[in-house]
Amino acid sequence: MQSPDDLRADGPRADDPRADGRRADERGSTREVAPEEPRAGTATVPPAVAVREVTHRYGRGSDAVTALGPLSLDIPAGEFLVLVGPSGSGKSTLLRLIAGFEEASNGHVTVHGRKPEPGRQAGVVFQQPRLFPWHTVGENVSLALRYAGVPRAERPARVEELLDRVGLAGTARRRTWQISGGQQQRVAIARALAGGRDLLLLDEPFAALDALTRERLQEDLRTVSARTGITSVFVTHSVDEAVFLGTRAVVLSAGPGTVALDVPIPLPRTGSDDPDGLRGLPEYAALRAEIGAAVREAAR
Ligand SMILES: Nc1ncnc2c1ncn2[C@@H]1O[C@H](COP(=O)(O)OP(=O)(O)OP(=O)(O)O)[C@@H](O)[C@H]1O
Repeated sequence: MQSPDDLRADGPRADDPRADGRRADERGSTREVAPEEPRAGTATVPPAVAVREVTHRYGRGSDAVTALGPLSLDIPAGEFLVLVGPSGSGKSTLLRLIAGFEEASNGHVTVHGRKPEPGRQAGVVFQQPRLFPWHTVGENVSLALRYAGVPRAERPARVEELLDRVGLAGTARRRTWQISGGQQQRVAIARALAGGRDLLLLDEPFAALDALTRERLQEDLRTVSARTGITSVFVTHSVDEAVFLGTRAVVLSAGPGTVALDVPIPLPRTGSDDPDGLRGLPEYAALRAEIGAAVREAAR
Protein backbone atom coordinates (compact mmCIF):
# COMPACT_ATOMS: atom_id res chain seq x y z
CA MET A 1 0.00 0.00 0.00
CA GLN A 2 1.34 3.40 -0.86
CA SER A 3 1.26 6.63 1.03
CA PRO A 4 -0.63 9.72 -0.11
CA ASP A 5 2.71 11.20 -1.12
CA ASP A 6 3.10 8.44 -3.69
CA LEU A 7 0.14 9.72 -5.62
CA ARG A 8 0.71 11.60 -8.83
CA ALA A 9 -2.34 13.79 -8.83
CA ASP A 10 -0.66 16.94 -10.01
CA GLY A 11 -3.70 18.86 -11.13
CA PRO A 12 -5.45 18.82 -14.48
CA ARG A 13 -3.76 16.73 -17.16
CA ALA A 14 -3.62 17.57 -20.83
CA ASP A 15 -6.57 15.22 -21.37
CA ASP A 16 -8.43 16.60 -18.38
CA PRO A 17 -11.55 18.53 -19.40
CA ARG A 18 -10.53 21.33 -17.05
CA ALA A 19 -7.09 21.73 -18.64
CA ASP A 20 -8.46 24.12 -21.21
CA GLY A 21 -10.96 25.69 -18.85
CA ARG A 22 -13.95 23.88 -20.35
CA ARG A 23 -15.87 20.86 -19.21
CA ALA A 24 -15.99 17.77 -21.38
CA ASP A 25 -19.66 18.21 -22.17
CA GLU A 26 -19.10 21.73 -23.40
CA ARG A 27 -16.89 20.43 -26.16
CA GLY A 28 -19.53 18.23 -27.75
CA SER A 29 -21.61 20.03 -30.31
CA THR A 30 -24.09 17.43 -31.51
CA ARG A 31 -25.93 16.58 -28.33
CA GLU A 32 -29.30 17.68 -27.09
CA VAL A 33 -29.18 20.90 -25.07
CA ALA A 34 -31.33 21.01 -21.94
CA PRO A 35 -32.72 24.21 -20.41
CA GLU A 36 -29.91 24.45 -17.82
CA GLU A 37 -27.21 24.64 -20.48
CA PRO A 38 -25.38 28.01 -20.53
CA ARG A 39 -25.88 29.96 -23.70
CA ALA A 40 -22.98 31.67 -25.43
CA GLY A 41 -22.53 35.12 -24.03
CA THR A 42 -24.29 34.42 -20.76
CA ALA A 43 -22.45 34.19 -17.47
CA THR A 44 -24.76 31.53 -16.00
CA VAL A 45 -22.91 28.31 -15.37
CA PRO A 46 -25.19 25.39 -14.55
CA PRO A 47 -24.34 23.15 -11.63
CA ALA A 48 -22.52 19.94 -12.46
CA VAL A 49 -25.53 18.07 -11.10
CA ALA A 50 -29.05 19.44 -10.70
CA VAL A 51 -31.69 17.46 -8.83
CA ARG A 52 -35.06 19.19 -9.13
CA GLU A 53 -38.15 18.22 -7.15
CA VAL A 54 -37.24 14.58 -7.46
CA THR A 55 -39.31 11.76 -6.04
CA HIS A 56 -38.45 8.16 -6.75
CA ARG A 57 -40.62 5.08 -6.32
CA TYR A 58 -39.71 1.46 -6.89
CA GLY A 59 -42.43 -0.95 -8.00
CA ARG A 60 -46.06 -0.29 -8.82
CA GLY A 61 -49.45 -0.23 -7.18
CA SER A 62 -49.68 -1.67 -3.68
CA ASP A 63 -46.07 -2.93 -3.94
CA ALA A 64 -44.69 0.54 -4.62
CA VAL A 65 -41.99 1.86 -2.27
CA THR A 66 -41.28 5.57 -2.23
CA ALA A 67 -37.52 5.63 -1.72
CA LEU A 68 -36.70 9.31 -2.09
CA GLY A 69 -38.01 12.82 -2.06
CA PRO A 70 -39.27 15.27 -2.82
CA LEU A 71 -35.70 16.47 -2.99
CA SER A 72 -33.87 19.29 -4.76
CA LEU A 73 -30.12 19.74 -4.79
CA ASP A 74 -27.57 21.61 -6.89
CA ILE A 75 -24.03 20.30 -6.92
CA PRO A 76 -21.57 22.83 -8.33
CA ALA A 77 -18.56 21.64 -10.34
CA GLY A 78 -15.62 20.76 -8.13
CA GLU A 79 -17.68 20.02 -5.05
CA PHE A 80 -17.15 16.84 -3.02
CA LEU A 81 -20.64 16.16 -1.71
CA VAL A 82 -21.03 13.51 0.94
CA LEU A 83 -24.46 11.93 1.46
CA VAL A 84 -25.16 10.62 4.93
CA GLY A 85 -28.37 9.30 6.44
CA PRO A 86 -30.07 6.35 8.05
CA SER A 87 -30.33 3.03 6.29
CA GLY A 88 -33.12 3.15 3.71
CA SER A 89 -33.11 6.95 3.43
CA GLY A 90 -32.47 6.76 -0.31
CA LYS A 91 -28.74 7.62 -0.55
CA SER A 92 -27.98 4.89 -3.07
CA THR A 93 -31.16 5.71 -4.94
CA LEU A 94 -30.06 9.32 -5.34
CA LEU A 95 -26.66 8.17 -6.57
CA ARG A 96 -28.29 5.77 -9.02
CA LEU A 97 -30.49 8.58 -10.36
CA ILE A 98 -27.42 10.79 -10.90
CA ALA A 99 -25.61 7.87 -12.59
CA GLY A 100 -28.58 7.36 -14.90
CA PHE A 101 -29.21 3.80 -13.66
CA GLU A 102 -32.72 4.86 -12.64
CA GLU A 103 -35.03 7.53 -13.99
CA ALA A 104 -36.83 9.72 -11.45
CA SER A 105 -40.54 8.98 -10.98
CA ASN A 106 -41.16 12.72 -10.67
CA GLY A 107 -38.96 15.75 -11.21
CA HIS A 108 -35.69 15.54 -13.09
CA VAL A 109 -31.96 15.08 -12.70
CA THR A 110 -29.40 16.61 -15.05
CA VAL A 111 -25.62 16.32 -15.25
CA HIS A 112 -24.11 19.39 -16.88
CA GLY A 113 -27.55 20.14 -18.26
CA ARG A 114 -28.10 16.71 -19.79
CA LYS A 115 -30.16 13.75 -18.81
CA PRO A 116 -27.72 11.27 -17.22
CA GLU A 117 -26.87 8.16 -19.21
CA PRO A 118 -25.22 5.16 -17.54
CA GLY A 119 -21.45 5.11 -18.02
CA ARG A 120 -21.44 8.32 -19.99
CA GLN A 121 -21.01 11.35 -17.72
CA ALA A 122 -19.91 9.70 -14.49
CA GLY A 123 -17.45 7.12 -13.24
CA VAL A 124 -19.03 4.95 -10.55
CA VAL A 125 -17.36 3.08 -7.67
CA PHE A 126 -19.35 0.58 -5.62
CA GLN A 127 -18.76 -1.05 -2.24
CA GLN A 128 -17.30 -4.10 -4.01
CA PRO A 129 -14.62 -3.37 -6.64
CA ARG A 130 -16.40 -5.52 -9.29
CA LEU A 131 -13.21 -6.16 -11.27
CA PHE A 132 -12.96 -8.80 -13.99
CA PRO A 133 -10.97 -11.57 -12.27
CA TRP A 134 -9.78 -13.13 -15.53
CA HIS A 135 -8.08 -9.86 -16.53
CA THR A 136 -4.96 -8.25 -15.13
CA VAL A 137 -5.08 -4.98 -13.21
CA GLY A 138 -3.98 -3.11 -16.35
CA GLU A 139 -6.53 -4.85 -18.55
CA ASN A 140 -9.32 -3.89 -16.16
CA VAL A 141 -8.39 -0.22 -16.50
CA SER A 142 -7.72 -0.56 -20.23
CA LEU A 143 -11.22 -1.92 -20.80
CA ALA A 144 -12.69 1.22 -19.24
CA LEU A 145 -10.53 3.33 -21.54
CA ARG A 146 -11.70 1.30 -24.53
CA TYR A 147 -15.30 1.79 -23.47
CA ALA A 148 -14.61 5.52 -23.17
CA GLY A 149 -13.37 5.58 -26.77
CA VAL A 150 -9.67 6.08 -26.05
CA PRO A 151 -7.66 4.85 -29.08
CA ARG A 152 -5.86 1.53 -28.57
CA ALA A 153 -2.40 3.05 -29.07
CA GLU A 154 -2.93 5.53 -26.25
CA ARG A 155 -4.26 3.04 -23.72
CA PRO A 156 -1.04 1.54 -22.24
CA ALA A 157 0.33 4.96 -21.27
CA ARG A 158 -3.04 6.03 -19.90
CA VAL A 159 -3.30 2.83 -17.86
CA GLU A 160 0.08 3.54 -16.25
CA GLU A 161 -0.87 7.14 -15.60
CA LEU A 162 -4.19 6.18 -13.96
CA LEU A 163 -2.61 3.46 -11.83
CA ASP A 164 0.08 5.93 -10.79
CA ARG A 165 -2.60 8.42 -9.86
CA VAL A 166 -4.23 6.00 -7.40
CA GLY A 167 -0.93 4.83 -5.91
CA LEU A 168 -0.63 1.56 -7.87
CA ALA A 169 2.27 2.28 -10.22
CA GLY A 170 3.87 -0.86 -11.60
CA THR A 171 0.97 -3.22 -10.84
CA ALA A 172 -0.54 -3.39 -14.36
CA ARG A 173 0.57 -6.98 -15.00
CA ARG A 174 -0.67 -8.38 -11.72
CA ARG A 175 -3.83 -10.46 -11.48
CA THR A 176 -6.67 -8.91 -9.53
CA TRP A 177 -6.63 -11.83 -7.07
CA GLN A 178 -2.95 -11.15 -6.38
CA ILE A 179 -3.67 -7.73 -4.88
CA SER A 180 -5.33 -6.75 -1.61
CA GLY A 181 -8.93 -5.61 -1.20
CA GLY A 182 -7.78 -2.02 -0.73
CA GLN A 183 -5.68 -2.22 -3.89
CA GLN A 184 -8.62 -3.68 -5.77
CA GLN A 185 -10.71 -0.71 -4.71
CA ARG A 186 -7.92 1.58 -5.95
CA VAL A 187 -8.17 -0.17 -9.34
CA ALA A 188 -11.93 0.44 -9.27
CA ILE A 189 -11.26 4.15 -8.67
CA ALA A 190 -8.69 4.23 -11.50
CA ARG A 191 -11.27 2.61 -13.75
CA ALA A 192 -13.87 5.18 -12.76
CA LEU A 193 -11.42 7.99 -13.53
CA ALA A 194 -10.67 6.53 -16.98
CA GLY A 195 -12.08 8.40 -19.92
CA GLY A 196 -11.62 11.81 -18.30
CA ARG A 197 -15.19 12.07 -17.05
CA ASP A 198 -15.42 14.86 -14.54
CA LEU A 199 -17.97 13.33 -12.19
CA LEU A 200 -17.22 10.56 -9.73
CA LEU A 201 -20.01 8.72 -7.89
CA LEU A 202 -18.98 6.52 -4.98
CA ASP A 203 -21.39 4.29 -3.05
CA GLU A 204 -19.80 3.30 0.28
CA PRO A 205 -16.58 2.36 -1.53
CA PHE A 206 -14.54 1.79 1.64
CA ALA A 207 -17.18 0.14 3.83
CA ALA A 208 -15.88 -3.39 3.31
CA LEU A 209 -12.24 -2.54 4.09
CA ASP A 210 -10.38 -2.88 7.38
CA ALA A 211 -10.01 0.32 9.41
CA LEU A 212 -6.38 1.04 8.54
CA THR A 213 -6.80 0.43 4.80
CA ARG A 214 -9.96 2.51 4.86
CA GLU A 215 -8.07 5.44 6.40
CA ARG A 216 -5.31 5.20 3.80
CA LEU A 217 -7.82 5.20 0.96
CA GLN A 218 -9.71 8.12 2.49
CA GLU A 219 -6.48 10.09 2.69
CA ASP A 220 -5.51 9.25 -0.88
CA LEU A 221 -8.96 9.99 -2.28
CA ARG A 222 -8.95 13.34 -0.47
CA THR A 223 -5.59 14.12 -2.05
CA VAL A 224 -6.75 13.15 -5.54
CA SER A 225 -9.94 15.15 -5.06
CA ALA A 226 -8.14 18.25 -3.77
CA ARG A 227 -5.56 18.18 -6.56
CA THR A 228 -7.88 17.41 -9.46
CA GLY A 229 -11.06 19.13 -8.29
CA ILE A 230 -13.19 16.35 -9.77
CA THR A 231 -16.86 16.73 -8.81
CA SER A 232 -17.77 13.86 -6.50
CA VAL A 233 -20.79 12.43 -4.73
CA PHE A 234 -19.89 9.98 -1.98
CA VAL A 235 -22.34 7.88 0.04
CA THR A 236 -21.33 6.79 3.53
CA HIS A 237 -22.70 5.83 6.93
CA SER A 238 -19.63 7.23 8.63
CA VAL A 239 -19.89 10.78 9.94
CA ASP A 240 -16.12 10.93 10.37
CA GLU A 241 -15.59 9.87 6.75
CA ALA A 242 -18.07 12.54 5.66
CA VAL A 243 -16.26 15.34 7.48
CA PHE A 244 -12.82 14.12 6.44
CA LEU A 245 -13.64 13.78 2.74
CA GLY A 246 -16.35 16.26 1.89
CA THR A 247 -16.51 19.90 0.99
CA ARG A 248 -20.24 19.66 1.79
CA ALA A 249 -22.41 17.18 3.65
CA VAL A 250 -26.08 16.48 3.04
CA VAL A 251 -27.94 14.42 5.61
CA LEU A 252 -31.07 12.68 4.36
CA SER A 253 -34.09 12.11 6.58
CA ALA A 254 -35.41 8.61 7.14
CA GLY A 255 -36.93 7.22 3.94
CA PRO A 256 -38.28 8.55 1.73
CA GLY A 257 -35.26 10.81 2.13
CA THR A 258 -35.48 14.56 2.01
CA VAL A 259 -32.73 17.03 2.91
CA ALA A 260 -32.49 17.14 6.71
CA LEU A 261 -29.20 19.07 6.85
CA ASP A 262 -27.04 20.68 4.19
CA VAL A 263 -23.74 22.09 5.46
CA PRO A 264 -20.48 23.22 3.89
CA ILE A 265 -17.28 21.66 5.23
CA PRO A 266 -14.81 24.55 5.06
CA LEU A 267 -11.70 22.65 6.12
CA PRO A 268 -8.26 23.16 4.54
CA ARG A 269 -7.98 21.35 1.21
CA THR A 270 -4.56 21.99 -0.24
CA GLY A 271 -3.86 18.46 -1.47
CA SER A 272 -1.14 17.96 1.12
CA ASP A 273 -3.04 18.42 4.37
CA ASP A 274 -1.89 16.40 7.35
CA PRO A 275 -4.77 13.99 8.20
CA ASP A 276 -4.07 14.09 11.94
CA GLY A 277 -3.82 17.86 11.86
CA LEU A 278 -7.21 18.05 10.13
CA ARG A 279 -8.86 15.68 12.58
CA GLY A 280 -7.47 17.74 15.46
CA LEU A 281 -9.06 20.99 14.32
CA PRO A 282 -11.87 22.33 16.52
CA GLU A 283 -13.98 22.91 13.37
CA TYR A 284 -13.59 19.22 12.55
CA ALA A 285 -15.01 18.21 15.92
CA ALA A 286 -17.82 20.77 15.62
CA LEU A 287 -18.84 19.47 12.18
CA ARG A 288 -18.74 15.88 13.39
CA ALA A 289 -21.02 16.83 16.25
CA GLU A 290 -23.45 18.76 14.04
CA ILE A 291 -23.69 16.11 11.31
CA GLY A 292 -23.76 13.25 13.84
CA ALA A 293 -26.66 14.89 15.69
CA ALA A 294 -28.57 15.35 12.42
CA VAL A 295 -28.08 11.69 11.47
CA ARG A 296 -29.24 10.52 14.90
CA GLU A 297 -32.27 12.80 14.71
CA ALA A 298 -33.09 11.52 11.21
CA ALA A 299 -32.87 7.92 12.38
CA ARG A 300 -35.36 8.38 15.24
N1 LIG B 1 -34.53 -2.07 -6.56
C1 LIG B 1 -35.35 -1.79 -5.57
N2 LIG B 1 -36.63 -2.25 -5.57
C2 LIG B 1 -37.47 -1.96 -4.57
N3 LIG B 1 -37.14 -1.20 -3.51
C3 LIG B 1 -35.90 -0.71 -3.45
C4 LIG B 1 -34.95 -0.99 -4.46
N4 LIG B 1 -33.77 -0.38 -4.14
C5 LIG B 1 -34.02 0.26 -2.98
N5 LIG B 1 -35.27 0.04 -2.56
C6 LIG B 1 -35.91 0.61 -1.36
O1 LIG B 1 -35.77 2.01 -1.43
C7 LIG B 1 -35.48 2.54 -0.15
C8 LIG B 1 -34.17 3.34 -0.22
O2 LIG B 1 -33.11 2.44 -0.50
P1 LIG B 1 -31.61 2.93 -0.72
O3 LIG B 1 -30.79 1.70 -0.96
O4 LIG B 1 -31.58 3.99 -1.72
O5 LIG B 1 -31.29 3.55 0.72
P2 LIG B 1 -29.88 3.82 1.39
O6 LIG B 1 -30.03 5.06 2.18
O7 LIG B 1 -28.80 3.78 0.38
O8 LIG B 1 -29.77 2.55 2.36
P3 LIG B 1 -28.48 1.86 2.99
O9 LIG B 1 -27.80 2.92 3.80
O10 LIG B 1 -29.05 0.77 3.85
O11 LIG B 1 -27.64 1.34 1.87
C9 LIG B 1 -35.45 1.37 0.80
O12 LIG B 1 -36.71 1.27 1.41
C10 LIG B 1 -35.20 0.19 -0.10
O13 LIG B 1 -35.74 -0.98 0.44
